[in-house]
Amino acid sequence: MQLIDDLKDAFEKHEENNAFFINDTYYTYRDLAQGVSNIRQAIKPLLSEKGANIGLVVHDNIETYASIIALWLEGKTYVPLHPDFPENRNQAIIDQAHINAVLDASNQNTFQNTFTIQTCALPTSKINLNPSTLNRSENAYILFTSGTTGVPKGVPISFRNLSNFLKAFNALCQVNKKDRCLQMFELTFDMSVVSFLVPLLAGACVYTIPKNKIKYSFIFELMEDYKLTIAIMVPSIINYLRPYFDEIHCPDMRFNLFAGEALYLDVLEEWSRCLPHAKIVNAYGPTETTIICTSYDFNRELENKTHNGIMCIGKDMEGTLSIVVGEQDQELEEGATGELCISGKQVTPGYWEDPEKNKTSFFYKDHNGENLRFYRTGDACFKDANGDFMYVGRVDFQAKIQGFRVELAEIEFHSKAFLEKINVVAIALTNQLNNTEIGMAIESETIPTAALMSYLKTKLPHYMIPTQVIFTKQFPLNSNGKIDRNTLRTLFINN
Ligand SMILES: Nc1ncnc2c1ncn2[C@@H]1O[C@H](COP(=O)(O)OP(=O)(O)OP(=O)(O)O)[C@@H](O)[C@H]1O
Repeated sequence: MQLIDDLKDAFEKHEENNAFFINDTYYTYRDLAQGVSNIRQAIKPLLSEKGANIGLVVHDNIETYASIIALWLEGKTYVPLHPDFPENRNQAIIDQAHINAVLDASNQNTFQNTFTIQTCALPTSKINLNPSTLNRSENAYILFTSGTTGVPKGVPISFRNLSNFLKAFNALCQVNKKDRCLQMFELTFDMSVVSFLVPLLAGACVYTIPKNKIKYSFIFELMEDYKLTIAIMVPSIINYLRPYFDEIHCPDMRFNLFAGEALYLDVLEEWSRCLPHAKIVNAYGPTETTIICTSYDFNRELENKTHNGIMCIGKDMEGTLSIVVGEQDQELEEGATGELCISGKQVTPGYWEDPEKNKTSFFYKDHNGENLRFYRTGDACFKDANGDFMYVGRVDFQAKIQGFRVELAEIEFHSKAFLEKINVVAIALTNQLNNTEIGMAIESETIPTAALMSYLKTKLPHYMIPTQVIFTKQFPLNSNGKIDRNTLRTLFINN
């Protein structure tokens, strides 16, 4: 398996280099390889006949990363479980994925059938990075996601998907052994995979954010103090860093990629001054298409493409083909908004044991003489004359109000223009009469609401004017670091 061979090569070639900086400690590639071997030795007898999917309780320690690689070498699929997730959620994942072995690199023993790995330093085994050849699973990982829709579903990503992603990513940025790379994501979120795997394949060093330090200012301290060169982020983070923009200066940063949610050009322009030498990329992709599959380069000199202030998501990466479809999955003309559907080598083999969902989420369609399998993203997009995709919003965020189709992003766009640096989120609410109305959450203690509404009335039709407003000092974020719209919605209901 190419990916495993490449990892093995990197470990051997860069054994003296630092692989990780975790909780103020550096670990070399040799330390990591030793840890991987020890964990393999410990789990090998326990894993036989335990099935392909192994639960992994994710912690911020070297043992957890070593466990991922040990599982891959043993031909297993890791399924991340989060120690802070509610017990019944983890249990539901264990049941759904038929997990009968859980690896926990800590002293906790939370789940049945948990193998506790205390440390990867003991006992010391001979370093062995040769993959076992028996019963290899097709899948590298299965992520159970529930971000915006709230319904957990298992997304298996195969080694083939991952290898194709890595190839495509290489065209955006070639990481090398001198790079120092930020890894700020929970291992339950697929952005973590690109953040640790790409550096490890290149012999670079991965800097993780200790969980108790998820103060946003710590990220830039890490960037500055350790002169990080590569950072992969979700856009919400720069909103949090905004108060510090004047203090942040990271001339060593050479590549900064955003993905996971809409990126607003105005904030990005300000942020870009903190990283004067970095290539900045806005990438897009659902978990189902392996992390990211389209990308757009931010241009410091020329005008950047936006729609309602949201950065363009650009063109397909290598191996991906995306189309915009309307009714009956007809491909739409340039400029027409419809649902973005994606085919190619990065598309998941299908949801884990969910034939019903697979039937609705994937379809076959002829395209230029080829019968291709497409994934329905649920994202409303259009393609411009230049072949770039523009992100409009979630299909399910397109509210129907008094029969009119309303784009919530448009309300947010005009509100942000009026409020300048204050963040807002528009939400479609169902009132007691079962009618839809617009709620607006504002990330501030207070603002002149009447003036905002008067301004919006000059920009938007009457049915798009918010009828409920709430203020919150800081928007809640989900465990992936994205704005948690579901929690914001409950604030309206409880208001
Ligand atoms: N660059 C981007 N611009 C705008 N939106 C983006 C961008 N990148 C990702 N997204 C949004 O994030 C979604 C993918 O996120 P992810 O796969 O983590 O799932 P989710 O929608 O947050 O949660 P879930 O599918 O579990 O409900 C995309 O479908 C899109 O809506």
